[in-house]
Amino acid sequence: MTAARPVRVHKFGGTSVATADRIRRVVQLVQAEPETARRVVVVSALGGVTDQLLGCIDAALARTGAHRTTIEALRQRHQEVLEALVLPEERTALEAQLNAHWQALTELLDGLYLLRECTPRTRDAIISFGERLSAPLVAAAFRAAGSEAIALEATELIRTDDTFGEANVDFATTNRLIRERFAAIPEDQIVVVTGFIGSTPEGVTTTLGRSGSDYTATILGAALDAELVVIWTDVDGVMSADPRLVPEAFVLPHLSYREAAEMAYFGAKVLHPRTMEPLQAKGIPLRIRNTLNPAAPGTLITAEAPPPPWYVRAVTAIRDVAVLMLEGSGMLGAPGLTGRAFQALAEHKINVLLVSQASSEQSLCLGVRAADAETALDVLRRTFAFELETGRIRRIYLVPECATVSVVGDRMRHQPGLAGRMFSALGQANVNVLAIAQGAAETNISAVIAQRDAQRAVQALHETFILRTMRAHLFLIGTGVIGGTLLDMLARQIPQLKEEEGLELRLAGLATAERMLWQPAGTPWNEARERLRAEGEPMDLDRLVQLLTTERPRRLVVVDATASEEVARRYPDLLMAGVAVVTPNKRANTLSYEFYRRLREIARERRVPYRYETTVGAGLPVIATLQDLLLAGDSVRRIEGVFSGTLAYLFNQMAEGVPFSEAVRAARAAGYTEPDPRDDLSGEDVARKLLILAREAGLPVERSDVEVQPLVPDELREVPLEEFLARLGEQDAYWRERVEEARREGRRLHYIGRIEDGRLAVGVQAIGPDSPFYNLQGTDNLIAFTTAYYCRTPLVVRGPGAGPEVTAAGIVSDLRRALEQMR
Ligand SMILES: NC(=O)c1ccc[n+]([C@@H]2O[C@H](COP(=O)([O-])OP(=O)(O)OC[C@H]3O[C@@H](n4cnc5c(N)ncnc54)[C@H](O)[C@@H]3O)[C@@H](O)[C@H]2O)c1
Ligand SMILES: N[C@@H](CCO)C(=O)O
Repeated sequence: MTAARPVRVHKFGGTSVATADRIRRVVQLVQAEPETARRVVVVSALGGVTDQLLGCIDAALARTGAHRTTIEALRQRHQEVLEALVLPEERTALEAQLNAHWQALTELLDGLYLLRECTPRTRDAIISFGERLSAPLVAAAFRAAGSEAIALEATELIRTDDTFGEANVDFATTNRLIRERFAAIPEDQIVVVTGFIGSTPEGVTTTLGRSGSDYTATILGAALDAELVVIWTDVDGVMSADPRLVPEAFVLPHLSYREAAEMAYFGAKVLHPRTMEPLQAKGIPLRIRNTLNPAAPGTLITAEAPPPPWYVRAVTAIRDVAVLMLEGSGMLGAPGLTGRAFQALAEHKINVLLVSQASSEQSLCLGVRAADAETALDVLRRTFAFELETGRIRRIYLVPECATVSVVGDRMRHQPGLAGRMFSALGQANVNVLAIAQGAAETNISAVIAQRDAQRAVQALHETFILRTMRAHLFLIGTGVIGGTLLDMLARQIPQLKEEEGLELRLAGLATAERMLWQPAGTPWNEARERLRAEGEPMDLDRLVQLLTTERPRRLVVVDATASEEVARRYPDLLMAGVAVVTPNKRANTLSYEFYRRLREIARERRVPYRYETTVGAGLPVIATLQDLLLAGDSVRRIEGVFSGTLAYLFNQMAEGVPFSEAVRAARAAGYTEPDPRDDLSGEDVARKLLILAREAGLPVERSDVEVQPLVPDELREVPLEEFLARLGEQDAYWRERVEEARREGRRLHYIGRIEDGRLAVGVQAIGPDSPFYNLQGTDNLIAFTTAYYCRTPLVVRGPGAGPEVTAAGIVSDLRRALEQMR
């Protein structure tokens, strides 16, 4: 006795067998499969036929007479296919077989026409003809192409109950019938089986409901212990998300049965969850393949699938959902209430997609299809009329135009933090969540959101969980020395960030004091300034803040590279709207202490990044160092330092004999000074830095608490900038003398700030060689923290404290940290 051949079941849907050409293709595809396997082919009706048969039923009931015309058109279509495909010697017999079907069909429809009534049983009988007509044609096409093939009607194989329209399979009998029938057929014969249909023990035809032909294929596969069931379709496989919503979605090579079922439940039109059931017990694999691209491997579905890189396999969405809300304190501890709601909806054949109930039991939230929403509302209001009247249920209402989004994956089980990632990704995408549901199986988490947010939500989740990339947006205010350098630096880094770290940072626009450009979809980094000039509109800060806060793209960071108080005052609006702020601008943190406190509070409460490391020491980690000390439980005793790159440079240059006015001009040309260099020379810039550090260290101090010794006399500080610069030479002699005087005493001048015992002071000091500040060079800052832990030797941060590159680099570092927080 030879060993039984392994069985492969191939299922082709209506579009795959819509025309003679397509049927030929089906024949080729199956013939290309290994002949060592027994080949079973399940077919649907020719594309569109089932719907036309349903149309015939309606036409007959409405007595339009159109059913006859449609039947004739269908007959002709099948006849054309027959003539194109079938061997001449088989034609007469096959025509006779099909004619018997057409006659039976016409009689049934005429009967409806007369009776004006169609029972579910008659409906099943009528629509079963689609498959009963297609299978013999496909089998004949195989024979014409040289393969041995026969057609079988599944009515003799699949035994069901009499739930017409969606009959339940009696697997014990069905398996026996299939095995017996196939045992009588030579194994090298291709067997073409009608999909979708079965019959009751009395021999009455039934149908298996939606995706019934897929089900037929898996029922046959299981009964015959198949090695594989192939569902041929017109897509390359199951995708990681709906490609219409997510262009980056890709075909998933491997899924588990459970994942495929979850995806089907949650909106992906993959396979009906029921389809996998017959295969599961035996672990028979199922593969989805594309008839139009048979070389593609498709998607393999098995009991276990190799895990995805990061827990989640796919993201799905159901659109056109409505949410029914039942609210009221009387719902607490009323056990039957939820049951009654479901029962009432079920009686009206309303399917509940999602359920969520807070443990306070004060509200129940049910997701239903939008088409069912009004009926569902009416049903619930009638069901709970008494409770509504007595106030046990306060109100029942509808939230229309919703969608559900879900993440699906077997590996999601027992993974703490996944739900958190999901909701923070939605939050970052500015998507509000109306309701949440997660089954105890933990293989999917769903959220109900507004329909208009669906695409944004699915993209955000796909990006977070599947692509593991991150798209973020930057809006730059200020394109001067620092902003301009930052733009150039980022333009260079962007390709690498994307390639190596999966970070796609887009420039959503930029603004200066004169113009603004809002391009949330992204503007090219290296053309940004030109675009601003060419396409920008006049700067309007109110409008800009409005755009940034209400129309913000996902993960938006505003970099404020101005020195403007007006801009700084808008940070609360930005942070409140979830827009991160990264800034080298010292203004915000040096307005009133109350303002500073509020900014930090909003940032903390909203969990939105607010970063300003470059406001002290430019790119040096000064604020981070202080924050780390405090985090470690340290307490600050003294902070002392040279905090100005410009002034360090100035004194170093003067020590070399360069006149004061010339050194200031050189500092300005090198981009060390503030936009208004009077801020440096008045000591104001250092006073601000000291104020920021004092506040960071916990002191609720104001600007007026800082004692400041200016470098230029009051009368010079008051004059316009041009005049100020022109008259700087007037100070040269004074400073030459002071530098000389210090040198004679073996000392050097530096501008030093100090916080100690709650006192803040900045001013010029003559320091000796024993001071750590004595050897500072160029624009070097040196900040020494004397603390409880660092009391004998202070912790020192030293390095260039001003300049476009170091500052821009510090901003990039803050930006990256902010984006990390926004993942
Ligand atoms: N130069 C440094 O080494 C250094 C170091 C740390 C911090 N910073 C800070 O960087 C910031 C920028 O300095 P810069 O030298 O690049 O200044 P800049 O004068 O070269 O450029 C300022 C930019 O801000 C824009 N701007 C001004 N007011 C505005 C408003 N109200 N609305 C919109 N845009 C406005 C201007 O049009 C310009 O594009 C300052 O706050 C400065 O303190 C500079
Ligand atoms: N003007 C500032 C820039 C850095 O904040 C300085 O010279 O230190």
